[in-house]
Amino acid sequence: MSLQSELNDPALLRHHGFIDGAWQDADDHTTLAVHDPASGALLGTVPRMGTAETRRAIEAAQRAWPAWRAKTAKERAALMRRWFDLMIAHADDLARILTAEQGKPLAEAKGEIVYAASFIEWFAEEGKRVSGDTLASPSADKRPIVVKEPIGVCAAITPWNFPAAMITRKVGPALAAGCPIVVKPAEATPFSALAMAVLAERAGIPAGVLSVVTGDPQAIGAEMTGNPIVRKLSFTGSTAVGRLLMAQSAPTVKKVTLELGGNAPFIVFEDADLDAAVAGAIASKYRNSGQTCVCTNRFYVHEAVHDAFTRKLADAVRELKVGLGTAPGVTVGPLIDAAAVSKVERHVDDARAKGATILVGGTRHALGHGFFEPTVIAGATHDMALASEETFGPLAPVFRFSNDDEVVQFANATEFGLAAYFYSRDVGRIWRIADALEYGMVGINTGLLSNEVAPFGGIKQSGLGREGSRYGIDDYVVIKYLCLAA
Ligand SMILES: NC(=O)C1=CN([C@@H]2O[C@H](COP(=O)(O)OP(=O)(O)OC[C@H]3O[C@@H](n4cnc5c(N)ncnc54)[C@H](OP(=O)(O)O)[C@@H]3O)[C@@H](O)[C@H]2O)C=CC1
Ligand SMILES: O=C(O)CCCC(=O)O
Repeated sequence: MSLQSELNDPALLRHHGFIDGAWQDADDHTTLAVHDPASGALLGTVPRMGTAETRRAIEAAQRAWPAWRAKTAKERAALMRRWFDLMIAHADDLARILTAEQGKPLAEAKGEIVYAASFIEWFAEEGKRVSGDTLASPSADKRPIVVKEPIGVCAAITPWNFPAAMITRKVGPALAAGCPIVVKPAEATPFSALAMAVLAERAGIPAGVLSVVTGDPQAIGAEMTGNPIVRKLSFTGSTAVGRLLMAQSAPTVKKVTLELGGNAPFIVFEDADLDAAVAGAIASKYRNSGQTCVCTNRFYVHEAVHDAFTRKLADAVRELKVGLGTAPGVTVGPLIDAAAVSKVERHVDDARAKGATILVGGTRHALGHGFFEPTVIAGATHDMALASEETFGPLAPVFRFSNDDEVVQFANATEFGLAAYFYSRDVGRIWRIADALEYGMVGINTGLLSNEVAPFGGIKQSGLGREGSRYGIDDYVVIKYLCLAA
């Protein structure tokens, strides 16, 4: 059965890019194939667009900008609210498309659609609260006034691990602030982006305000970063590509928001509620088969509870059900592609060769293709590749520690600084450790910290800026100072 025939609204599955309110092919009519990561089956194609199409989308955004910024925040919010309502009304179809191209279990995909829609709703409201200031004047004859204005045409480059939410977390604040935006989705997962664009069009978002350009990452990225019309670039993805885009944005001095890689530690202190810590560990590590930049990469467990925690974690991991995202009860789907599977395998092999013990999993799953067994290994050490590289897969390495100072040092010994987690019931320790961890986000007695009201983002080489929350709109406005003389 084709994906289209499974949808209540087959028109949501589009095979064209969306530029200036029109569904378009690539100029040279070339296409990119999109595959189901669970089976490798061809799902369909999208246009392989490049420089010229991206430039047209940017120029359309520039034309659309004056009318879009001239609307009141309330008028923009009404259109965005309609878009949000349509996303919720079509959540089942959007989730089905997402699972087909990304692999995550259907329930998790539906969760992502609701999460994605929440950014549209949240920022529609938040746009109404972008306010300036009147400052106290140092002289009697002048009134200093601060106004906030939309930054202008924005561009977004997004990853395959959250094909819906990483788009709305950027598009939501842009539209709310009064900025048009051009989006390049990951080539593995363009259909979710295009389906959301269908709904944005139906909601009445004007032509040019939101365009989706699919295709060649280098060409599209070069145009988005090089074109002086674009005033802001927002990127989620690997640190290597983030660095490159930041450098490419330098000649035109664009504002950049970067959500990059992580290497999240998850610390279990000796006073932790171990069952709660195991539940948090499962949520944090195996969500999206471990393919989330805030997924735990390293477990540090105090020696007094190490054996008990590790046993409970291994037992819980044995209960996970691996399979097709569409199969009932499945909790762990496939990884995105063969390279992702090879990376997990390399980390496991390297750890085994350096003395780690495989407690559960450790091999490719019998289902083949993108599937890897959820894995727990004990005896992890800092010379293993998994200690410094983001595995981005279902591998939980457990390290042992003996005191607070030591574990903070281990946790912070990385160039990344996105998310960290710890479990403790001691209030004094909670404050001390929360202060000491060099991370942008810290989950305390929880393994899940993302939602639309939270400022999502990292420090160090995990990125710049914050997305979501009331702070998330700041990157899409500029401050103008007016000096009014009497
Ligand atoms: N922070 C996060 O959420 C994510 C982190 N990662 C990390 O990165 C690793 C590699 O994943 P990968 O998908 O390769 O991540 P990338 O950083 O390569 O991909 C993210 C986005 O950037 C695009 N892109 C890639 N190269 C360029 C370029 N030169 N110019 C402009 N855009 C570009 C991709 O396009 P296209 O898909 O078309 O290649 C995609 O849209 C993962 O294993 C993980 O460790 C990955 C994804 C998300
Ligand atoms: O950057 C990512 O990996 C996606 C973030 C997922 C989340 O919002 O929790």
